[in-house]
Amino acid sequence: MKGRKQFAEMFKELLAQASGQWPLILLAGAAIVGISVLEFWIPQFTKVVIDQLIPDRRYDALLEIGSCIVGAALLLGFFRFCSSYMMTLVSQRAILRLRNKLYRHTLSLDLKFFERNRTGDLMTRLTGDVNQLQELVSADTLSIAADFFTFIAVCGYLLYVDWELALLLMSTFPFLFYTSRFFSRRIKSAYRTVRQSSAELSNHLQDTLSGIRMIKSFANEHEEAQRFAGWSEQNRNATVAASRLSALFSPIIDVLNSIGMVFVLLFGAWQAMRGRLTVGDIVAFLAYLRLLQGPIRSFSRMVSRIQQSAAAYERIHEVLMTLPEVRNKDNAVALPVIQGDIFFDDVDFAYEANVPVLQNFHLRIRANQVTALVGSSGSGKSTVAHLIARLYDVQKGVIFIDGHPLDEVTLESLRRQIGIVSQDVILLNGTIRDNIAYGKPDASPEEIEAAARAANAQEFIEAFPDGYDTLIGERGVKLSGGQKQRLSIARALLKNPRLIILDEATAALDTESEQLIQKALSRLLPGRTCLVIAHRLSTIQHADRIVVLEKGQVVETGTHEALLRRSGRYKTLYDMQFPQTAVETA
Ligand SMILES: Nc1ncnc2c1ncn2[C@@H]1O[C@H](COP(=O)(O)OP(=O)(O)OP(=O)(O)O)[C@@H](O)[C@H]1O
Repeated sequence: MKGRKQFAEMFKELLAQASGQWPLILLAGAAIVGISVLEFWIPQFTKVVIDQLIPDRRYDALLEIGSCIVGAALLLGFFRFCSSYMMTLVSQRAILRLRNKLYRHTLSLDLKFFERNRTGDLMTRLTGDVNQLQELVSADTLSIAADFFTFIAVCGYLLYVDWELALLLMSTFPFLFYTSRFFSRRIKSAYRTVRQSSAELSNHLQDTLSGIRMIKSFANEHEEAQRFAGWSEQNRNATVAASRLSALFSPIIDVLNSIGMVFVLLFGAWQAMRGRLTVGDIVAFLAYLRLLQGPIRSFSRMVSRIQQSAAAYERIHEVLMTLPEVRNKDNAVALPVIQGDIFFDDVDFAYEANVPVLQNFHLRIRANQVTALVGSSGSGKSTVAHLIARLYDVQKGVIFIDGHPLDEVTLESLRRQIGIVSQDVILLNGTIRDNIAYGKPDASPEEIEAAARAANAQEFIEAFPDGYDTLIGERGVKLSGGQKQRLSIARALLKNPRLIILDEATAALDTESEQLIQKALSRLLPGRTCLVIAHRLSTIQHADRIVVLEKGQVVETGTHEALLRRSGRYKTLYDMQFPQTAVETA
């Protein structure tokens, strides 16, 4: 996105977010017009005092004109308050909408997007970058329009009073214009660097705070603190560089304004000496000059603000313009309640171009059966699970579920019928109850407790003083691995999905926990279609069908006994895990 188009996009987005608030914007606009009119008239009072009241010794009118000036100042204050307060209301609402839209859009993006972008960076886009735009929807912005009119009116008035002096004054304007342009380009690129380095800082914070256990176990606090200091310093340098440019901008504008002032004083004095201007005219001219400086100053402030916002908007726009590759087709239909018959028909899939994971892949998973996927690490087992939940789309071939091509049904209706229990249990901050009910927020307390009981989690939950209302910290840090696993089974039980995918669900547990979980699973699986991804072959011996994968290909299928008899890849894997049995059978 470049130059003007980018600004146009940014204002279009802000206008869209501010729509529906026109009454407030118009009221704020009216207050700003009031401010301009008053600002234009106040110097006239000074002129009247100097040129008329003083020479005519009009003592009687002094109080009157004094009251007028005080009244005008009060009104000015009132208008300023109204415009700024109303525009704060407008900007807060617009920003709230924009942030919600960005968040909703971010959540709708597919996993590939989250793999490409770092969490800290996305967080900065949702917080800092959106806040930056807030400054643009402000009374200052609205007053730019009013300032423009003040500017034109004052210029017209000055030309009318003394066109020579006015032209002399205006000769400084082209310098102002080009100086602004020169700075605006550099300021924008400087602020882009600031926003990027802020994002790097949050990336580092996000990575290290969420990985604090690992850092402590390696005693790497010092190294991390140093890395953080490095990023902080980069951020400081970028901010200082950007602020230096912004700070330089205003004084340069001031110098140009002072040159204008000198023109007025010297040329005005000369004109007054020749009797062409009154002293009142010169004083009014100087006051108007200050009034012209107001718009020019706010214009220069605005230039830097627009540039900062444009840099922030560029980052927001990038996310908003990203479309999820995995999304509902226009004619997608809701998947009816499934049995869970899945068929991979000649599927090719790769996460990265030219690194195929599955090629010409065929696999049938029968409804109401337990199918186990085994194979060495990296053979594509989890990938098969990801593709069934349509977390990624295949590049070739079709995956059918009960005869429906996956990409022709809506994602929501598909995923609602799938329950995934994996080794890496993610629990959200909140109570145990909230976490169990995550897939069914309207579940009754009885349903939640029944699910916990079936998942063998009842006992440890009730041992906590707050029971189901116990708060679990970020990612459930207060729970053991086995407890988290049982909560995730309770969560899956409550969701009551037709298809269950167990991805290495018990791999990291000790024997006792594993037994508790196996019991919980034995309650979860019957009557459903189940895909078990397992490293430990002991857990899948009773599966109805075992599928052995190697390098993205199905190399064997059958029951445990049939596969052992065949003495193929499964037998090799089995013998590696149970060498004792291998010796006995030899
Ligand atoms: N998100 C990803 N982006 C890029 N490549 C990936 C991604 N996830 C997996 N892969 C690659 O795809 C291949 C298959 O991975 P997959 O996770 O399906 O294997 P797996 O059989 O489940 O392995 P494991 O038993 O170790 O979990 C691997 O080579 C892996 O490096």
